[in-house]
Amino acid sequence: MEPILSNVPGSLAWHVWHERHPVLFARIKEAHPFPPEIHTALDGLLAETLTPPWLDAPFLSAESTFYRRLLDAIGYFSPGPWAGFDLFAFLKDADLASAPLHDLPELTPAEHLIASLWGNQADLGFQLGIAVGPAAHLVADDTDDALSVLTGAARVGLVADNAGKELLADLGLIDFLLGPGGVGAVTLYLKPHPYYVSDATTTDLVKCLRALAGAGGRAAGTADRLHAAAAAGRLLIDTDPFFCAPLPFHEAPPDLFGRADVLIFKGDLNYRRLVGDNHWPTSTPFASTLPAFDGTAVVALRTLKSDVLVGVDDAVVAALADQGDWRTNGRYGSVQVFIP
Ligand SMILES: O=P(O)(O)OC[C@@]1(O)O[C@H](CO)[C@@H](O)[C@@H]1O
Repeated sequence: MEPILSNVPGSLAWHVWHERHPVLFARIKEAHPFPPEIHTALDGLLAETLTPPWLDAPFLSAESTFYRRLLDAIGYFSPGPWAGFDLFAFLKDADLASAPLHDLPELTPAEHLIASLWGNQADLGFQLGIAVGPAAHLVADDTDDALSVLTGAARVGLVADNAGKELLADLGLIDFLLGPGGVGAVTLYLKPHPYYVSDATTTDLVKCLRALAGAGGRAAGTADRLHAAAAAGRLLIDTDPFFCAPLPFHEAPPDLFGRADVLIFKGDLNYRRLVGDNHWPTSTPFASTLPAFDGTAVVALRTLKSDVLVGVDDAVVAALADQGDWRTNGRYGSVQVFIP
């Protein structure tokens, strides 16, 4: 199957390099007191990525490599004042600060799942280029299967996406899963370093837990239970370098996910890595695109923000034909499940 490249003017991938990244660079430069060398390195990286080797490469690997090079440009991995500095923290922190955590309503299991899905609209890289509209509907809805496979599992893994509001909703889902009669343990897979603007790191997790605790009420209860679950070895955190690798999950090390019964993949990039960032016909069965996870069930929760899409009925696609950019505008979502 042909991979998605970035060399087609008008495509989402083309838009990311030519329109989203210049806005991102301007905001990063404006937000930090960088020395001239870092400004020069950033300008050089932006110019370089608008040339053919980058645009002709598969979008998935090129974009992931770009985020690594962005960290290199500020000296993230070298000794110095910017070593280990999260250049996206100012955006992630503002998103977290705007989360409405007071008087949280009690959610049903299905509402926890759907909140985690639509939390994925809170992707700050995406919002740099396009206004996010109201959630409209799901193009594939395996919610019932997702709940039944999740509530019957002993060990669940959640491959997180964005920090802030999305991670807060994910923590609500994890708190529900670990609740009375629920799963034995959940592993939360986070990024080992800043990535794709708003992807969640361990620092972002701690910030979310502090925000929940500080909000009191139901939010603080969630924070308390998750702290207790971590202390009891029932909430585990993993930041394997593979989560920032420019590769699909088909090329993951065999032991990446340990012995999970169910893996939840959050968001658009994880979906691209899960099914392969290819020009799939939309009717391609979801199960046929997945890596072999050796008996593990898969739940993919995603808002549609890039071209790749599988497992959707032709009638659904036909009904959306007059919606223009429905596959990339973030207003549509999917819950897709594979049960081995
Ligand atoms: O994984 P997420 O946060 O849901 O989305 C990441 C994203 O904004 O970045 C890529 C383009 O830059 C696309 O995969 C998608 O639109």
